[in-house]
Amino acid sequence: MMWSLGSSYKKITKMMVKNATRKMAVGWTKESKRHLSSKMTTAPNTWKNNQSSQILLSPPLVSLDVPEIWGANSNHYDPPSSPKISNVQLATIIDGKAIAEEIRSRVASDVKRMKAYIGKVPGLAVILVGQRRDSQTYVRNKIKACEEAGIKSVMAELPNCCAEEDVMTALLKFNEDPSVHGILVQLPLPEHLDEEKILNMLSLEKDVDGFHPVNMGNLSMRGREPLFVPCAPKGCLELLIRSGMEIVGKKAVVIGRSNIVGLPIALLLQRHHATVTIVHAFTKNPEQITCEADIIVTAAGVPNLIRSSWLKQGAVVIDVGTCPIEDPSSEHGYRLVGDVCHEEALRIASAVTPVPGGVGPMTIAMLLCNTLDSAKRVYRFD
Ligand SMILES: Nc1nc(=O)c2c([nH]1)NC[C@@H]1CN(c3ccc(C(=O)N[C@@H](CCC(=O)O)C(=O)O)cc3)C=[N+]21
Repeated sequence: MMWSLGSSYKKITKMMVKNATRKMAVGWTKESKRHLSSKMTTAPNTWKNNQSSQILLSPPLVSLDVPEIWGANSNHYDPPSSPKISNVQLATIIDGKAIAEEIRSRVASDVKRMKAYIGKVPGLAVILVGQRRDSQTYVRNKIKACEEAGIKSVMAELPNCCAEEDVMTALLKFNEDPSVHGILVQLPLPEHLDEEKILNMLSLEKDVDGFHPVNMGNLSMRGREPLFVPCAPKGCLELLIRSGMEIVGKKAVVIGRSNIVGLPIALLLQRHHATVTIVHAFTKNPEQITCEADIIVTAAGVPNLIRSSWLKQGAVVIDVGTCPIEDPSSEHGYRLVGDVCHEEALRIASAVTPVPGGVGPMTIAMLLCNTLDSAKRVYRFD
């Protein structure tokens, strides 16, 4: 079998089938079971060998695709959620830092194994344009993480005032370099540079950020497997799965619709069979919509946007907001805050991710996984 099933994924598919039996018309289950098992052995189209499945619990997406057969009666009635009482039991804090560390050490041992067997290591190239302090910190952290995992890293640092051709030249050089398996263009780029044009030039096979429109398109379409799934969304899914959160059939609200977080996380949750609503700056009554969600993933970049009145009792809250706030007393002159009022969420939610120490470290761990996967694919190494 191409993809070895982890026990958690078995649990998920079993659960999908169980839910289907409960909710859907007769005949669906048998069909979907057959479909699921055939999908598990043949993942057509695109990225067949999801190598990092040996490290991650997230399954290949095509393996989740089941026939879309609606139940005869889809007028399910959801009983109103329980009233908000102040909860003595505080939410679990999902320790993204610890989970990321575990994943990174597994990547490191795979890199070692690769080096020992074929004498090659994965390589990541980073293009950083300009002097943004937060971008410099992120890039520094990514390169340090590569070093620790034994992944070779190269960096092109360009001045804020550089021309588009300078970025293109660096990009094309990395596209051609066989020792580079992943390329990352740190975003945001300075205003005068055309992000679309630059990302379109990135080799599809090296797009470890998953931002190329073809990878994003494949993520959005059933029956297709993108070569790479964007790192922050992939990290969110991995956190949800590892904290035992059921996703199939749940109401998920994604706050924010950016290309790099909001949009891909919504697509990914949908591929995992959640019912997804996207809330954005033009949404009327965002609080009313969000407070019905079982799963909330927020990436608005607005500190303290999510207060207790936005949350359903027992919801799982994943905070992707990373807003740098001036703070002369901290090491780099700023500190990061999330979108969620953490103290309030702790009293209502069943699980929350902290900022820092939640999704951020997972983003870096997923970047290493994607780079490792890319090198494994090039060298046909398992
Ligand atoms: N092409 C591209 N790819 C990205 O993946 C990308 C990007 N551009 N632009 C900016 C955002 C942001 N991002 C983060 C990565 C790590 C942390 C992270 O490790 N945060 C630590 C704290 C870091 C600190 O203390 O400064 C934490 O949350 O615990 C945060 C944010 C990646 N991004």
